[in-house]
This record gives sequence, C-alpha cells and structure tokens, in this order.
Amino acid sequence: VVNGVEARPHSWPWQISLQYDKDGEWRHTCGGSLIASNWVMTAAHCINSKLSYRVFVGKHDLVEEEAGSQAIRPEKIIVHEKWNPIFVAFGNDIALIKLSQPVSVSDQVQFGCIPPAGTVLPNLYPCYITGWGRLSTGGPIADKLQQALMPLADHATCSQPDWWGIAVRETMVCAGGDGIVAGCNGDSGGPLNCKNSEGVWEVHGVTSFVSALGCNYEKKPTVFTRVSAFNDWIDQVMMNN
Ligand SMILES: C[C@H](NC(=O)[C@H](CCCC[NH3+])NC(=O)C(F)(F)F)C(=O)Nc1ccc(C(F)(F)F)cc1
Repeated sequence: VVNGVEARPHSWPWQISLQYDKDGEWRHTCGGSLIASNWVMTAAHCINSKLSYRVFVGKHDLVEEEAGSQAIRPEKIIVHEKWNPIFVAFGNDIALIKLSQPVSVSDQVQFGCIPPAGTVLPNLYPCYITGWGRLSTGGPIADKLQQALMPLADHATCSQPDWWGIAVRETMVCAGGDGIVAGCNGDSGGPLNCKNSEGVWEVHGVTSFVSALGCNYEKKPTVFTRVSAFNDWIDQVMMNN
C-alpha cells in the first residue's frame, strides 16, 4: 500500500498472507481474506500451479514470530475457470484456497463477510485497502500490515477514456486514483474493506491490478474484483469441494 498507515494490529482479522516456498524460504506473495474456517479468497493471478504455498493467519508483522498466528497448507486451490492469465483486464481475477485444516477463530483470526450479491456501492464511498504490498512503486514490501482510506470510483468515473477506459468491467471495483494512495504489488488478492449501512465490515473487493506505469498513478485507481459479482461462484465452489 502506497501512502497508507500501519494498521492497529489484528484490526483486520480476516487478512491473510499467502506465502510460497522459494529455496526453503517462505516469501509473502499476496494477500487474501479468510471467509470460512477452511476457505480463503484471493486473486487468481496470485496462483502459480508450479509453486507450493502456505496461508498465514493472525499476522501483523511478517518479520516477527507472533503468538496467535498460524500457518496452514492448502488442500486445494480453485482458480476461476474464466480467469485468463494473459490479460488481467478480462476480469474473473478470483480464486479460493481450501485449507488442509480448519482455522479456529480468535481475537486475531476472524472471517470476513461477503457482501450481498449485486451490491454496487456509490461513487466516493469510503473503503479501506489493507496489505503488506510495496510501500512505493518499485519499493520494498511492508513488514507491518498497512491500511489506507480509498474512496470508490464508480464505473462511470473509472471507465472514462483517461481513466481505465474499457480495461475496467462492471465485475470490478475501482478505488483511489488520486495519484497518492494506492494498492501496490504484493497487495494482490487482499481485501477492499467497506463498512455497510449496519456498520459491519464487508470484503467488497479482491485487489487485482494497478497501472504498469506505477502503483499510485493519477486517474489509474487500484482495480479490484467485485466480490458481489461472484457470490454464486463462491457458493458453488465451497459446496462442491
Ligand atoms: C505491474 C502491474 N501489476 C499488477 O497490476 C498486478 C497484477 C498483474 C497481473 C498480470 N501479471 N497486481 C498488483 O500489483 C496489485 F497488487 F495491484 F494487485 C500490471 O501488470 N498492471 C497491468 C497490466 C495489464 C493491464 C491491462 F490488462 F489493462 F492491460 C492493466 C494493468
């Protein structure tokens, strides 16, 4: 997250770190959201079938050992069947990770809520991106979980020619675009958190892409998979696996 702040530890208890084994070292590669005791939602572009992964729950500082955190291996990973790795703008950038053992909830580990199907929030609605992604374009990833307030840019705004144009679809959500605050590499797969009218936080987006010209690039908001466009897919996958 570029120009965010350190989150209060464990204040986004559904945020997970997806890590892969590189020559015996575990490396953070993406974020994700715990949505059930044995299911994590992340981005399809985070998954490389050649790599072995672990899901780390209950974390705040990636470089410290933290009581209450737990690393779990995936049992299986289901990538959306319509995900096309060639072109992230085709959408369907969503995947579900079934954990090899159920996670017990605690102060530090909670499930994120999926919004009702079809929920589309209005322009400038205040949401928060969270993640351990780069702190600046090309910069280092964060040790401690970051958060940033990112007002939504509705489809009418986000699809303007000098914004994302036709690269953004109705199955996506845009947030930010002020050239200051943005998601960045390593935030992929993590949640866009929006508080609903009852005051309950919901995971409204899965961090998908930013401009190749730079993470915080004016009129190139961070683009998220709109979770409320995939309720049926999520239900089907969780029922059938
Ligand atoms: C460097 C930048 N990386 C990204 O945006 C990657 C997703 C990359 C998927 C493809 N391998 N996502 C992130 O960095 C994230 F943290 F913001 F989610 C990028 O490639 N952006 C990008 C690429 C293509 C297109 C488009 F499809 F529209 F041509 C738009 C943005």
